[in-house]
Amino acid sequence: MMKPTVPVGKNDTVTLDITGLTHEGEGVGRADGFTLFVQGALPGERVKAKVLKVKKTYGYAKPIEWLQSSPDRVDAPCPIYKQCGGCQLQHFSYEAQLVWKRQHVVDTLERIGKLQVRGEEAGTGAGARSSGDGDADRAVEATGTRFASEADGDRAVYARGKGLANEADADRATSGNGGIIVHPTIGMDEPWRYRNKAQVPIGMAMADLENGAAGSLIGGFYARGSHRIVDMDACLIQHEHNDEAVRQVKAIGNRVGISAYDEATGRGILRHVVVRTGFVTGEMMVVLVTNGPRIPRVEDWIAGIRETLPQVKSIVQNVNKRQTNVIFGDETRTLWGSDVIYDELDGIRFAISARSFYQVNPAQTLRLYQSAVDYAGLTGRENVIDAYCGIGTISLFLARRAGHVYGVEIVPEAIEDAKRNAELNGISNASFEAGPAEVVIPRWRSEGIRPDVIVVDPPRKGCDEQLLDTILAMQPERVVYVSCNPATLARDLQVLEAGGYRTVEVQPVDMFPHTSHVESVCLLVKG
Ligand SMILES: C[S@@+](CC[C@H](N)C(=O)[O-])C[C@H]1O[C@@H](n2cnc3c(N)ncnc32)[C@H](O)[C@@H]1O
Repeated sequence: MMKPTVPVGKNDTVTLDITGLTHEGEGVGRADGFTLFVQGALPGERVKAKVLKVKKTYGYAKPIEWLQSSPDRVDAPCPIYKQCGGCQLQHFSYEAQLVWKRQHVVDTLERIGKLQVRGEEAGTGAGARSSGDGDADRAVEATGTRFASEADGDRAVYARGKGLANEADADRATSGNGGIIVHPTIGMDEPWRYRNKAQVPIGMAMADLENGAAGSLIGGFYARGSHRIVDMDACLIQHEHNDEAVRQVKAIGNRVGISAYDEATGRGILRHVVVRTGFVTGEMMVVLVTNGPRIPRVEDWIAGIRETLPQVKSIVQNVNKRQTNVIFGDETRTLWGSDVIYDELDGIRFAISARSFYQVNPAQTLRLYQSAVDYAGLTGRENVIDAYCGIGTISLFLARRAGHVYGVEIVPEAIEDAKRNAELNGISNASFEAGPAEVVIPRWRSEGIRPDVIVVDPPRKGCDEQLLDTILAMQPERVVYVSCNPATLARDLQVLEAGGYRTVEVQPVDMFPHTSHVESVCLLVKG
Protein backbone atom coordinates (compact mmCIF):
# COMPACT_ATOMS: atom_id res chain seq x y z
CA MET A 1 0.00 0.00 0.00
CA MET A 2 1.23 3.54 -0.81
CA LYS A 3 2.25 5.54 2.23
CA PRO A 4 0.18 8.78 2.38
CA THR A 5 2.41 11.80 1.85
CA VAL A 6 2.51 14.54 4.46
CA PRO A 7 2.07 17.92 2.74
CA VAL A 8 4.13 19.95 5.25
CA GLY A 9 7.60 19.60 6.71
CA LYS A 10 9.36 20.86 9.84
CA ASN A 11 10.20 24.59 9.70
CA ASP A 12 7.78 25.24 6.79
CA THR A 13 5.74 28.43 7.04
CA VAL A 14 2.03 27.92 6.41
CA THR A 15 -1.09 30.07 6.47
CA LEU A 16 -3.87 28.55 8.53
CA ASP A 17 -7.51 29.30 9.23
CA ILE A 18 -8.18 28.24 12.80
CA THR A 19 -11.45 26.39 13.02
CA GLY A 20 -11.54 24.98 16.54
CA LEU A 21 -9.82 24.39 19.86
CA THR A 22 -8.63 21.03 21.18
CA HIS A 23 -9.41 19.88 24.71
CA GLU A 24 -5.97 21.26 25.64
CA GLY A 25 -6.78 24.72 24.27
CA GLU A 26 -4.64 24.51 21.10
CA GLY A 27 -6.02 26.06 17.92
CA VAL A 28 -6.77 23.60 15.11
CA GLY A 29 -5.98 24.44 11.49
CA ARG A 30 -5.40 22.56 8.26
CA ALA A 31 -2.65 22.92 5.68
CA ASP A 32 -3.68 21.08 2.50
CA GLY A 33 -6.01 18.97 4.62
CA PHE A 34 -3.25 18.10 7.11
CA THR A 35 -4.18 18.91 10.73
CA LEU A 36 -1.88 21.22 12.68
CA PHE A 37 -2.29 22.13 16.37
CA VAL A 38 -1.32 25.73 17.03
CA GLN A 39 -0.77 26.86 20.62
CA GLY A 40 -2.11 30.38 21.22
CA ALA A 41 -4.34 30.61 18.12
CA LEU A 42 -8.12 30.99 18.47
CA PRO A 43 -11.10 29.88 16.36
CA GLY A 44 -11.88 32.40 13.62
CA GLU A 45 -8.26 33.57 13.38
CA ARG A 46 -6.00 33.40 10.34
CA VAL A 47 -2.32 32.97 11.22
CA LYS A 48 0.99 32.52 9.55
CA ALA A 49 2.63 29.68 11.47
CA LYS A 50 5.92 27.80 11.53
CA VAL A 51 5.66 24.01 11.59
CA LEU A 52 7.47 22.66 14.65
CA LYS A 53 6.87 18.94 14.49
CA VAL A 54 5.25 16.55 12.05
CA LYS A 55 3.75 13.19 12.95
CA LYS A 56 2.02 10.66 10.68
CA THR A 57 -1.46 12.19 10.77
CA TYR A 58 -1.01 15.57 12.47
CA GLY A 59 1.61 18.10 13.52
CA TYR A 60 2.31 21.14 15.65
CA ALA A 61 2.92 24.73 14.57
CA LYS A 62 3.73 28.03 16.25
CA PRO A 63 2.01 31.27 15.17
CA ILE A 64 4.47 33.88 13.87
CA GLU A 65 2.02 36.47 12.55
CA TRP A 66 -1.70 37.13 13.01
CA LEU A 67 -3.36 37.93 9.66
CA GLN A 68 -6.76 38.14 11.33
CA SER A 69 -7.52 38.21 15.08
CA SER A 70 -10.56 36.88 16.90
CA PRO A 71 -12.89 39.40 18.57
CA ASP A 72 -12.68 37.05 21.59
CA ARG A 73 -8.92 37.59 21.93
CA VAL A 74 -7.91 39.43 25.13
CA ASP A 75 -4.56 40.29 26.73
CA ALA A 76 -3.61 37.67 29.29
CA PRO A 77 -3.11 39.45 32.61
CA CYS A 78 -0.52 37.00 33.98
CA PRO A 79 3.07 38.10 33.20
CA ILE A 80 4.33 34.50 32.85
CA TYR A 81 1.30 33.18 30.95
CA LYS A 82 3.25 32.48 27.75
CA GLN A 83 5.89 30.37 29.47
CA CYS A 84 3.82 28.68 32.16
CA GLY A 85 1.77 25.57 31.42
CA GLY A 86 -0.73 26.10 34.25
CA CYS A 87 -3.41 28.03 32.28
CA GLN A 88 -4.27 27.56 28.60
CA LEU A 89 -7.06 30.08 27.92
CA GLN A 90 -6.15 33.44 29.46
CA HIS A 91 -5.99 34.91 25.93
CA PHE A 92 -9.65 33.93 25.33
CA SER A 93 -12.36 36.21 26.83
CA TYR A 94 -14.07 34.62 29.81
CA GLU A 95 -17.51 34.69 28.12
CA ALA A 96 -16.05 32.89 25.10
CA GLN A 97 -14.39 30.31 27.39
CA LEU A 98 -17.80 29.46 28.87
CA VAL A 99 -19.40 29.09 25.43
CA TRP A 100 -16.49 26.94 24.25
CA LYS A 101 -16.67 24.70 27.34
CA ARG A 102 -20.34 23.94 26.71
CA GLN A 103 -19.65 23.33 23.03
CA HIS A 104 -16.77 21.02 23.93
CA VAL A 105 -19.19 18.93 26.02
CA VAL A 106 -21.75 18.87 23.18
CA ASP A 107 -19.17 17.88 20.55
CA THR A 108 -17.66 15.19 22.76
CA LEU A 109 -21.05 13.66 23.58
CA GLU A 110 -21.83 13.56 19.86
CA ARG A 111 -18.45 12.42 18.62
CA ILE A 112 -17.31 9.96 21.27
CA GLY A 113 -20.61 8.97 22.89
CA LYS A 114 -22.51 9.08 19.57
CA LEU A 115 -25.33 10.68 21.52
CA GLN A 116 -27.87 13.14 20.23
CA VAL A 117 -27.87 16.57 21.84
CA ARG A 118 -31.06 18.62 21.72
CA GLY A 119 -30.96 21.62 19.41
CA GLU A 120 -27.71 20.53 17.76
CA GLU A 121 -28.01 19.56 14.14
CA ALA A 122 -25.08 17.21 13.53
CA GLY A 123 -22.00 19.35 13.00
CA THR A 124 -23.72 22.74 13.22
CA GLY A 125 -23.43 23.61 16.91
CA ALA A 126 -23.45 27.30 17.77
CA GLY A 127 -20.52 29.20 19.24
CA ALA A 128 -16.85 28.33 19.12
CA ARG A 129 -16.46 24.79 17.87
CA SER A 130 -14.42 22.68 20.22
CA SER A 131 -12.45 20.96 17.51
CA GLY A 132 -11.55 21.30 13.89
CA ASP A 133 -13.64 22.08 10.83
CA GLY A 134 -16.70 20.19 9.60
CA ASP A 135 -14.71 17.11 8.65
CA ALA A 136 -12.86 16.94 11.90
CA ASP A 137 -16.04 17.62 13.84
CA ARG A 138 -17.62 14.61 12.27
CA ALA A 139 -14.63 12.37 12.67
CA VAL A 140 -15.69 9.70 15.06
CA GLU A 141 -13.85 8.23 17.99
CA ALA A 142 -13.88 4.70 16.67
CA THR A 143 -10.98 3.21 18.56
CA GLY A 144 -13.02 1.10 20.95
CA THR A 145 -14.29 1.88 24.39
CA ARG A 146 -11.04 2.61 26.25
CA PHE A 147 -8.39 5.14 25.21
CA ALA A 148 -4.72 4.24 25.23
CA SER A 149 -3.89 7.82 26.07
CA GLU A 150 -6.32 10.67 26.44
CA ALA A 151 -4.27 13.12 24.40
CA ASP A 152 -3.59 10.61 21.65
CA GLY A 153 -7.25 9.63 21.47
CA ASP A 154 -8.28 13.25 21.17
CA ARG A 155 -5.68 14.20 18.56
CA ALA A 156 -6.44 11.13 16.51
CA VAL A 157 -10.09 12.18 16.49
CA TYR A 158 -9.28 15.62 15.13
CA ALA A 159 -6.85 14.30 12.59
CA ARG A 160 -8.88 11.42 11.21
CA GLY A 161 -9.92 11.76 7.59
CA LYS A 162 -13.11 12.70 5.81
CA GLY A 163 -16.20 10.68 5.04
CA LEU A 164 -17.25 9.60 8.48
CA ALA A 165 -20.29 11.85 8.76
CA ASN A 166 -22.75 9.19 7.69
CA GLU A 167 -21.25 6.64 9.98
CA ALA A 168 -21.56 9.10 12.86
CA ASP A 169 -25.14 9.89 12.03
CA ALA A 170 -26.04 6.25 11.59
CA ASP A 171 -24.45 5.27 14.87
CA ARG A 172 -25.84 8.14 16.87
CA ALA A 173 -27.98 6.80 19.67
CA THR A 174 -31.41 8.33 20.02
CA SER A 175 -31.84 9.57 23.52
CA GLY A 176 -35.58 10.08 23.48
CA ASN A 177 -37.40 13.39 23.74
CA GLY A 178 -35.27 14.99 21.04
CA GLY A 179 -31.91 14.47 22.68
CA ILE A 180 -29.87 15.48 25.71
CA ILE A 181 -30.24 19.01 27.06
CA VAL A 182 -26.83 20.60 27.58
CA HIS A 183 -27.22 23.76 29.64
CA PRO A 184 -25.03 26.86 29.36
CA THR A 185 -21.87 26.60 31.47
CA ILE A 186 -22.22 28.01 34.98
CA GLY A 187 -19.36 30.52 35.20
CA MET A 188 -17.87 32.65 37.98
CA ASP A 189 -18.59 36.36 38.54
CA GLU A 190 -14.95 36.90 39.49
CA PRO A 191 -12.93 34.13 37.80
CA TRP A 192 -9.56 34.84 39.47
CA ARG A 193 -7.87 33.77 42.71
CA TYR A 194 -10.31 30.86 42.97
CA ARG A 195 -7.99 27.93 43.84
CA ASN A 196 -7.66 26.69 47.42
CA LYS A 197 -4.73 24.40 46.65
CA ALA A 198 -1.27 24.95 45.14
CA GLN A 199 0.96 22.00 44.20
CA VAL A 200 4.29 23.41 43.19
CA PRO A 201 7.29 21.42 41.94
CA ILE A 202 10.60 22.65 43.35
CA GLY A 203 13.88 22.91 41.42
CA MET A 204 17.18 24.78 41.40
CA ALA A 205 17.80 28.01 39.47
CA MET A 206 19.57 27.04 36.21
CA ALA A 207 22.12 29.87 36.45
CA ASP A 208 23.21 28.62 39.86
CA LEU A 209 23.52 25.07 38.59
CA GLU A 210 25.62 26.17 35.59
CA ASN A 211 27.92 28.29 37.80
CA GLY A 212 28.30 25.48 40.30
CA ALA A 213 26.90 27.87 42.94
CA ALA A 214 25.13 26.58 46.05
CA GLY A 215 21.83 27.13 44.22
CA SER A 216 18.60 28.86 45.06
CA LEU A 217 15.24 27.16 45.01
CA ILE A 218 12.70 27.91 42.34
CA GLY A 219 9.08 26.79 42.35
CA GLY A 220 6.26 27.16 39.87
CA PHE A 221 4.37 25.26 37.22
CA TYR A 222 6.02 23.27 34.47
CA ALA A 223 6.48 25.04 31.14
CA ARG A 224 3.99 23.85 28.53
CA GLY A 225 4.73 20.33 27.34
CA SER A 226 7.89 19.96 29.44
CA HIS A 227 9.21 19.39 32.94
CA ARG A 228 11.15 22.66 33.06
CA ILE A 229 9.95 24.65 36.08
CA VAL A 230 8.90 28.26 35.43
CA ASP A 231 9.66 30.09 38.69
CA MET A 232 6.74 32.16 39.89
CA ASP A 233 6.02 34.63 42.65
CA ALA A 234 2.30 34.91 42.12
CA CYS A 235 -0.35 32.86 40.35
CA LEU A 236 -3.50 34.78 39.47
CA ILE A 237 -5.79 31.78 39.90
CA GLN A 238 -4.46 30.95 43.40
CA HIS A 239 -5.68 32.27 46.73
CA GLU A 240 -3.14 34.98 47.77
CA HIS A 241 -2.32 33.06 50.96
CA ASN A 242 -1.16 30.08 48.90
CA ASP A 243 1.14 32.33 46.86
CA GLU A 244 2.55 33.80 50.06
CA ALA A 245 3.11 30.32 51.53
CA VAL A 246 5.02 29.12 48.44
CA ARG A 247 7.19 32.27 48.50
CA GLN A 248 7.96 31.76 52.19
CA VAL A 249 8.77 28.07 51.80
CA LYS A 250 11.26 28.91 49.03
CA ALA A 251 12.82 31.63 51.21
CA ILE A 252 13.04 29.34 54.25
CA GLY A 253 14.52 26.57 52.09
CA ASN A 254 17.18 28.94 50.80
CA ARG A 255 17.99 30.15 54.31
CA VAL A 256 18.03 26.74 55.94
CA GLY A 257 19.72 25.10 52.95
CA ILE A 258 17.95 22.21 51.28
CA SER A 259 18.56 20.63 47.90
CA ALA A 260 15.78 20.40 45.32
CA TYR A 261 14.93 17.00 43.91
CA ASP A 262 16.33 16.41 40.42
CA GLU A 263 14.10 14.21 38.24
CA ALA A 264 16.97 13.22 35.97
CA THR A 265 19.28 11.86 38.69
CA GLY A 266 16.71 11.02 41.38
CA ARG A 267 18.89 13.00 43.84
CA GLY A 268 18.03 16.02 46.05
CA ILE A 269 15.46 16.30 48.83
CA LEU A 270 12.56 18.73 48.33
CA ARG A 271 10.22 17.63 45.49
CA HIS A 272 6.98 19.58 45.88
CA VAL A 273 5.33 22.07 48.17
CA VAL A 274 1.60 21.59 48.52
CA VAL A 275 -0.44 24.30 50.23
CA ARG A 276 -4.14 24.31 51.06
CA THR A 277 -6.28 27.15 52.37
CA GLY A 278 -9.81 26.75 53.71
CA PHE A 279 -11.72 29.61 52.05
CA VAL A 280 -14.29 29.80 54.88
CA THR A 281 -12.09 29.02 57.91
CA GLY A 282 -8.82 30.57 56.64
CA GLU A 283 -6.93 27.54 58.02
CA MET A 284 -3.85 26.47 56.06
CA MET A 285 -1.86 23.27 55.61
CA VAL A 286 1.70 23.14 54.24
CA VAL A 287 2.95 19.78 52.94
CA LEU A 288 6.64 19.27 52.13
CA VAL A 289 7.01 16.33 49.75
CA THR A 290 10.51 14.92 50.12
CA ASN A 291 12.62 12.26 48.49
CA GLY A 292 13.36 10.49 51.79
CA PRO A 293 12.42 10.63 55.45
CA ARG A 294 15.08 13.14 56.62
CA ILE A 295 14.56 16.90 56.40
CA PRO A 296 17.76 18.67 57.51
CA ARG A 297 17.13 21.29 60.25
CA VAL A 298 13.48 20.36 60.42
CA GLU A 299 12.94 22.46 63.59
CA ASP A 300 14.09 25.57 61.68
CA TRP A 301 11.61 24.75 58.93
CA ILE A 302 8.75 24.46 61.41
CA ALA A 303 9.73 27.67 63.22
CA GLY A 304 10.11 29.54 59.91
CA ILE A 305 6.70 28.46 58.62
CA ARG A 306 4.91 29.21 61.91
CA GLU A 307 6.54 32.62 62.20
CA THR A 308 5.79 33.83 58.67
CA LEU A 309 2.46 32.09 58.04
CA PRO A 310 0.30 32.39 61.17
CA GLN A 311 -2.79 30.86 59.46
CA VAL A 312 -0.96 27.52 59.13
CA LYS A 313 -2.58 24.93 61.39
CA SER A 314 -0.83 21.88 60.01
CA ILE A 315 2.68 21.17 58.70
CA VAL A 316 3.01 17.75 57.12
CA GLN A 317 5.78 15.77 55.44
CA ASN A 318 5.03 13.29 52.70
CA VAL A 319 7.78 10.95 51.55
CA ASN A 320 7.91 9.99 47.89
CA LYS A 321 11.07 8.11 46.86
CA ARG A 322 9.73 6.88 43.53
CA GLN A 323 10.88 8.27 40.18
CA THR A 324 7.38 9.21 39.08
CA ASN A 325 5.20 12.18 38.13
CA VAL A 326 2.77 11.29 40.92
CA ILE A 327 3.17 13.95 43.60
CA PHE A 328 2.45 12.05 46.80
CA GLY A 329 4.11 8.93 48.16
CA ASP A 330 2.48 6.55 50.64
CA GLU A 331 4.19 7.79 53.83
CA THR A 332 2.76 10.88 55.54
CA ARG A 333 3.64 12.31 58.96
CA THR A 334 2.59 15.44 60.75
CA LEU A 335 5.60 17.60 61.63
CA TRP A 336 3.64 20.16 63.63
CA GLY A 337 0.02 20.96 64.51
CA SER A 338 -3.06 19.09 63.40
CA ASP A 339 -3.24 16.17 60.92
CA VAL A 340 -6.05 18.00 59.11
CA ILE A 341 -7.39 21.45 58.37
CA TYR A 342 -11.06 22.29 58.37
CA ASP A 343 -13.20 24.05 55.82
CA GLU A 344 -16.93 24.54 55.28
CA LEU A 345 -19.26 24.18 52.31
CA ASP A 346 -22.88 25.29 52.70
CA GLY A 347 -22.70 24.99 56.49
CA ILE A 348 -21.16 21.50 56.48
CA ARG A 349 -17.73 21.30 58.10
CA PHE A 350 -15.05 19.14 56.51
CA ALA A 351 -11.76 17.80 57.88
CA ILE A 352 -9.23 17.54 55.06
CA SER A 353 -5.97 15.61 55.36
CA ALA A 354 -2.91 15.95 53.16
CA ARG A 355 -3.61 13.21 50.61
CA SER A 356 -7.39 13.57 50.47
CA PHE A 357 -9.14 14.93 47.39
CA TYR A 358 -11.05 18.16 48.02
CA GLN A 359 -12.44 20.23 45.13
CA VAL A 360 -10.11 23.17 44.42
CA ASN A 361 -12.70 25.85 43.62
CA PRO A 362 -15.05 26.16 46.60
CA ALA A 363 -17.40 28.79 45.09
CA GLN A 364 -18.10 26.58 42.06
CA THR A 365 -18.12 23.39 44.15
CA LEU A 366 -21.30 24.65 45.80
CA ARG A 367 -22.92 25.03 42.38
CA LEU A 368 -21.64 21.66 41.20
CA TYR A 369 -22.92 19.83 44.29
CA GLN A 370 -26.23 21.71 44.16
CA SER A 371 -26.77 20.44 40.61
CA ALA A 372 -25.82 16.90 41.68
CA VAL A 373 -28.28 17.00 44.59
CA ASP A 374 -31.04 18.40 42.33
CA TYR A 375 -30.44 15.67 39.77
CA ALA A 376 -30.61 13.00 42.51
CA GLY A 377 -34.28 14.03 43.01
CA LEU A 378 -34.40 12.98 46.67
CA THR A 379 -37.47 12.93 48.91
CA GLY A 380 -35.83 11.82 52.18
CA ARG A 381 -36.42 8.07 51.82
CA GLU A 382 -33.92 6.96 49.16
CA ASN A 383 -30.87 4.76 49.47
CA VAL A 384 -28.01 6.44 47.64
CA ILE A 385 -24.53 5.22 46.71
CA ASP A 386 -21.81 7.87 46.33
CA ALA A 387 -18.99 6.19 44.38
CA TYR A 388 -15.54 7.86 44.39
CA CYS A 389 -16.68 9.88 47.43
CA GLY A 390 -13.36 11.41 48.58
CA ILE A 391 -13.85 12.89 52.07
CA GLY A 392 -17.62 12.46 51.78
CA THR A 393 -18.46 15.94 50.52
CA ILE A 394 -21.21 15.02 48.03
CA SER A 395 -22.29 12.20 50.36
CA LEU A 396 -23.05 14.62 53.19
CA PHE A 397 -24.85 17.06 50.87
CA LEU A 398 -27.00 14.09 49.72
CA ALA A 399 -27.50 12.73 53.25
CA ARG A 400 -29.41 15.87 54.22
CA ARG A 401 -32.14 14.76 51.78
CA ALA A 402 -31.80 10.94 51.64
CA GLY A 403 -32.70 7.87 53.68
CA HIS A 404 -29.13 6.52 53.74
CA VAL A 405 -25.95 7.28 51.80
CA TYR A 406 -23.20 4.69 51.24
CA GLY A 407 -19.86 6.25 50.23
CA VAL A 408 -16.87 4.39 48.80
CA GLU A 409 -13.39 5.73 48.05
CA ILE A 410 -9.98 4.18 47.39
CA VAL A 411 -7.79 6.42 49.62
CA PRO A 412 -8.07 5.15 53.22
CA GLU A 413 -7.19 8.56 54.79
CA ALA A 414 -10.03 10.17 52.81
CA ILE A 415 -12.47 7.59 54.24
CA GLU A 416 -11.18 8.35 57.75
CA ASP A 417 -11.91 12.03 56.97
CA ALA A 418 -15.37 11.14 55.60
CA LYS A 419 -16.32 9.24 58.78
CA ARG A 420 -15.02 12.06 60.93
CA ASN A 421 -16.95 14.58 58.80
CA ALA A 422 -20.25 12.74 59.20
CA GLU A 423 -19.73 12.70 62.97
CA LEU A 424 -18.58 16.31 63.09
CA ASN A 425 -21.83 17.41 61.45
CA GLY A 426 -24.10 15.07 63.42
CA ILE A 427 -25.02 13.18 60.24
CA SER A 428 -25.85 9.57 61.13
CA ASN A 429 -27.40 8.34 57.86
CA ALA A 430 -24.11 8.11 55.94
CA SER A 431 -21.61 5.24 56.11
CA PHE A 432 -18.28 4.89 54.34
CA GLU A 433 -15.96 2.13 53.20
CA ALA A 434 -12.42 2.27 51.82
CA GLY A 435 -11.64 0.31 48.66
CA PRO A 436 -12.02 0.33 44.88
CA ALA A 437 -15.61 1.22 43.93
CA GLU A 438 -15.58 -1.57 41.33
CA VAL A 439 -14.90 -4.15 44.05
CA VAL A 440 -16.85 -2.75 47.01
CA ILE A 441 -20.12 -1.94 45.19
CA PRO A 442 -20.55 -5.44 43.65
CA ARG A 443 -20.08 -6.79 47.17
CA TRP A 444 -22.72 -4.39 48.52
CA ARG A 445 -25.02 -5.73 45.83
CA SER A 446 -24.46 -9.31 46.98
CA GLU A 447 -25.17 -8.16 50.53
CA GLY A 448 -28.58 -6.87 49.43
CA ILE A 449 -28.02 -3.10 49.23
CA ARG A 450 -30.50 -1.70 46.66
CA PRO A 451 -29.79 1.93 45.74
CA ASP A 452 -32.47 4.21 44.31
CA VAL A 453 -29.78 6.61 43.11
CA ILE A 454 -26.08 6.09 42.29
CA VAL A 455 -23.80 9.12 42.12
CA VAL A 456 -20.37 8.68 40.53
CA ASP A 457 -17.56 11.25 40.51
CA PRO A 458 -14.56 9.35 39.09
CA PRO A 459 -11.05 10.64 38.32
CA ARG A 460 -10.19 11.66 34.74
CA LYS A 461 -9.97 8.09 33.47
CA GLY A 462 -13.70 7.64 34.14
CA CYS A 463 -15.55 4.68 35.64
CA ASP A 464 -14.17 1.19 35.72
CA GLU A 465 -16.06 -1.15 33.36
CA GLN A 466 -16.86 -3.46 36.23
CA LEU A 467 -18.54 -0.57 38.06
CA LEU A 468 -20.64 0.33 35.01
CA ASP A 469 -21.76 -3.31 34.76
CA THR A 470 -22.71 -3.27 38.44
CA ILE A 471 -24.72 -0.04 38.03
CA LEU A 472 -26.64 -1.70 35.18
CA ALA A 473 -27.21 -4.79 37.30
CA MET A 474 -28.40 -2.74 40.31
CA GLN A 475 -30.92 -0.77 38.20
CA PRO A 476 -31.17 2.45 40.26
CA GLU A 477 -33.93 4.87 39.17
CA ARG A 478 -31.34 7.59 38.59
CA VAL A 479 -27.62 7.86 37.96
CA VAL A 480 -25.88 11.18 38.55
CA TYR A 481 -22.50 11.35 36.84
CA VAL A 482 -20.08 14.11 37.91
CA SER A 483 -17.18 14.28 35.47
CA CYS A 484 -13.97 16.26 35.02
CA ASN A 485 -13.33 14.74 31.59
CA PRO A 486 -15.96 14.98 28.82
CA ALA A 487 -14.25 12.23 26.77
CA THR A 488 -14.54 9.53 29.41
CA LEU A 489 -17.98 10.85 30.40
CA ALA A 490 -19.19 10.38 26.81
CA ARG A 491 -17.64 6.90 26.62
CA ASP A 492 -19.30 5.81 29.90
CA LEU A 493 -22.68 7.35 29.00
CA GLN A 494 -22.65 5.29 25.83
CA VAL A 495 -22.27 2.12 27.94
CA LEU A 496 -25.06 3.17 30.31
CA GLU A 497 -27.35 4.10 27.39
CA ALA A 498 -26.70 0.72 25.76
CA GLY A 499 -27.69 -0.85 29.10
CA GLY A 500 -31.09 0.88 29.12
CA TYR A 501 -30.46 4.30 30.71
CA ARG A 502 -31.34 7.60 29.07
CA THR A 503 -29.19 10.70 29.46
CA VAL A 504 -31.57 13.55 30.20
CA GLU A 505 -29.46 16.61 30.84
CA VAL A 506 -25.92 17.84 31.40
CA GLN A 507 -24.86 20.89 33.37
CA PRO A 508 -21.31 22.11 32.65
CA VAL A 509 -19.81 24.02 35.60
CA ASP A 510 -16.65 26.08 35.21
CA MET A 511 -14.50 24.79 38.06
CA PHE A 512 -11.22 25.85 36.43
CA PRO A 513 -11.48 29.27 34.70
CA HIS A 514 -8.66 30.11 32.24
CA THR A 515 -7.72 26.46 31.88
CA SER A 516 -9.10 24.07 29.28
CA HIS A 517 -10.58 21.77 31.95
CA VAL A 518 -14.32 21.20 31.76
CA GLU A 519 -16.45 19.78 34.58
CA SER A 520 -20.05 18.57 34.14
CA VAL A 521 -22.88 16.97 36.08
CA CYS A 522 -25.16 14.67 34.20
CA LEU A 523 -28.55 13.04 34.95
CA LEU A 524 -29.50 9.62 33.62
CA VAL A 525 -32.81 7.88 34.25
CA LYS A 526 -33.92 4.30 33.78
CA GLY A 527 -35.68 3.37 30.56
C1 LIG B 1 -12.82 13.56 41.25
S1 LIG B 1 -12.49 12.95 42.85
C2 LIG B 1 -14.08 13.13 43.58
C3 LIG B 1 -14.12 13.16 45.08
C4 LIG B 1 -15.42 13.68 45.71
N1 LIG B 1 -16.60 13.19 45.06
C5 LIG B 1 -15.42 15.20 45.79
O1 LIG B 1 -16.23 15.85 45.12
O2 LIG B 1 -14.61 15.74 46.57
C6 LIG B 1 -12.31 11.26 42.52
C7 LIG B 1 -12.02 10.41 43.74
O3 LIG B 1 -11.99 9.04 43.34
C8 LIG B 1 -11.01 8.36 44.11
N2 LIG B 1 -10.75 7.10 43.37
C9 LIG B 1 -9.91 6.90 42.33
N3 LIG B 1 -10.02 5.64 41.88
C10 LIG B 1 -10.97 5.03 42.65
C11 LIG B 1 -11.54 3.73 42.65
N4 LIG B 1 -11.17 2.80 41.78
N5 LIG B 1 -12.49 3.46 43.56
C12 LIG B 1 -12.88 4.40 44.46
N6 LIG B 1 -12.36 5.65 44.50
C13 LIG B 1 -11.43 5.96 43.61
C14 LIG B 1 -9.90 9.37 44.23
O4 LIG B 1 -9.07 9.06 45.32
C15 LIG B 1 -10.70 10.68 44.43
O5 LIG B 1 -10.93 10.91 45.80
